[in-house]
Amino acid sequence: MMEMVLVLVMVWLIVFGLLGLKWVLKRVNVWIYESKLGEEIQEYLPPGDLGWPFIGNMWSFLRAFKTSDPDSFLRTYTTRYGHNGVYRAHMFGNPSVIVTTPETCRRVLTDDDSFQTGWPKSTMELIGRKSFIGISYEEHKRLRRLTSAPVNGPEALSAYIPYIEEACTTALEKWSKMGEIEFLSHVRKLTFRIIMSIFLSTESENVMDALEKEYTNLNYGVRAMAINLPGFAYHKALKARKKLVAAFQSIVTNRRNQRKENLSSNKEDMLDNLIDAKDENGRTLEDEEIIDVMLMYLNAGHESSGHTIMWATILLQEHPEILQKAKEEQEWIVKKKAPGQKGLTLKETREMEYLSQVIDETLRVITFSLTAFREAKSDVFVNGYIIPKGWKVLTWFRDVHLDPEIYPEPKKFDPSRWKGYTPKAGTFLPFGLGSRLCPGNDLAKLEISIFLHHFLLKYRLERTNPACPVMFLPHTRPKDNCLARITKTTSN
Ligand code: HEM
Repeated sequence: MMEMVLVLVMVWLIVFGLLGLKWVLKRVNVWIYESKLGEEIQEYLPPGDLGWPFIGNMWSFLRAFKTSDPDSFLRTYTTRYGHNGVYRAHMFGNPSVIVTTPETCRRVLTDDDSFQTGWPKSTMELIGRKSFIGISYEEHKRLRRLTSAPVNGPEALSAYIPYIEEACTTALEKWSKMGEIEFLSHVRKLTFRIIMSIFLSTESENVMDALEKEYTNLNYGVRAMAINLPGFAYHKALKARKKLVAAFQSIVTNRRNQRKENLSSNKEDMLDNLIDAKDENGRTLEDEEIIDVMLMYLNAGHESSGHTIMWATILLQEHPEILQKAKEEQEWIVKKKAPGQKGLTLKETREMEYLSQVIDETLRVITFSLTAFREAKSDVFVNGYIIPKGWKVLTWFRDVHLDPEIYPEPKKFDPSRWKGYTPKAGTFLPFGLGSRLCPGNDLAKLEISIFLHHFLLKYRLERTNPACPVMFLPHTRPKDNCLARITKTTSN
């Protein structure tokens, strides 16, 4: 009897102890981050909680994004707190507010007086302190001005078309002879080749393959927990950054030497632009600055377009009637070419109305950039709640794009929803908004259009595992990287 009582007491103590421990642990982040805010601010904090010490809410985020239902992460907030569109959480090592509606995302992305860029420190270590995500407002404005037109201006885009076409047709032809391939890995190499040519006029196969591999490792670390220990993705990513920096340093040093000896080619690329850039006081950029800007551009400029090309191809192939309509449009583009005209023109790519709807729908359904990061510069009221100074803000694009109120049957791939439809402000954000709107958006659409033009005219995709599960981190992709064969539909 006595023993029974003792066991019961022990069990009771253990249960009580565990509950007490949970109660204490759940309050650690509250004590650290919320108690110092003052009562008035605390009263207006958005609903939510700051999770566990150190990991915050990352465990729920990673768990949800490792299932087939990543949206279950935010659903727990909407179920518990309603559709306020503003929730507090502890994400990527910081007290944060997640905003999920067109209005709140738009407000955060366009209000530069109240918000600045706010990528987690771990991301900054990987992408670079001197890249766009680490520099001052003024410096960012200057470097954007300097780099935007040579990437995205109509003149530049027209000049890139022959190279992009050549790269796409050569790649498709080569893949069609290779049997089964990892389609995503090959498309990434293709988009990397294109961005390398724009930035560095380089085409060395070996250099490109080696750099692209390091970028893959870098990106796995960007959305992972920042644990710098062997075996963890972040540790591997830091090592990849070191290798990339060393490779770019030798490229910059070589170019400077070639320029000194007048040995560089006549063709100006982005590296020349960056070396030549001077501010109003005549200050030029140091190697470290050039390297971080290039490292960022080359990363942003190939991962996203590579994934989008893959998804657009998969989605077209999965919807024969949409594929047929897109193909007919491309045949029409070819048919109306002037005699003797070989390549595509910028005007023709802008006449691909249906293809543009296919691409927009792909960007919406897949939402390559799940979220952007900002930081509140002061205590800011959004939707009736306060975002405290210094807290991060995550604009959750995925939720906006999959909102059934905005896009009925949101998971359905339906390019025709874009016919004659102009999205309301903040409802379509694949490229972000405001002063940090993607500076490569037109280039990306151009690359994707040119690839699909040639794909639709001559090829088809046969996936090895069409029902392969999808992974959502670091970016949405089939687990097998889209194992497939590219085959010809015509013999010419
Ligand atoms: C489908 C393709 C692409 C998608 C979905 C995409 C998406 C985005 C998004 C959402 C942002 C905004 C991030 C923020 O607000 O913090 C962004 C920024 C950026 N993108 Fe893209 N992008 C694509 C292609 C490209 C290409 C081709 C380039 C390079 C030529 C590029 C270069 C950049 C750069 C440098 C930034 C940082 C801008 C800044 O901070 O001012 N992107 N991109």
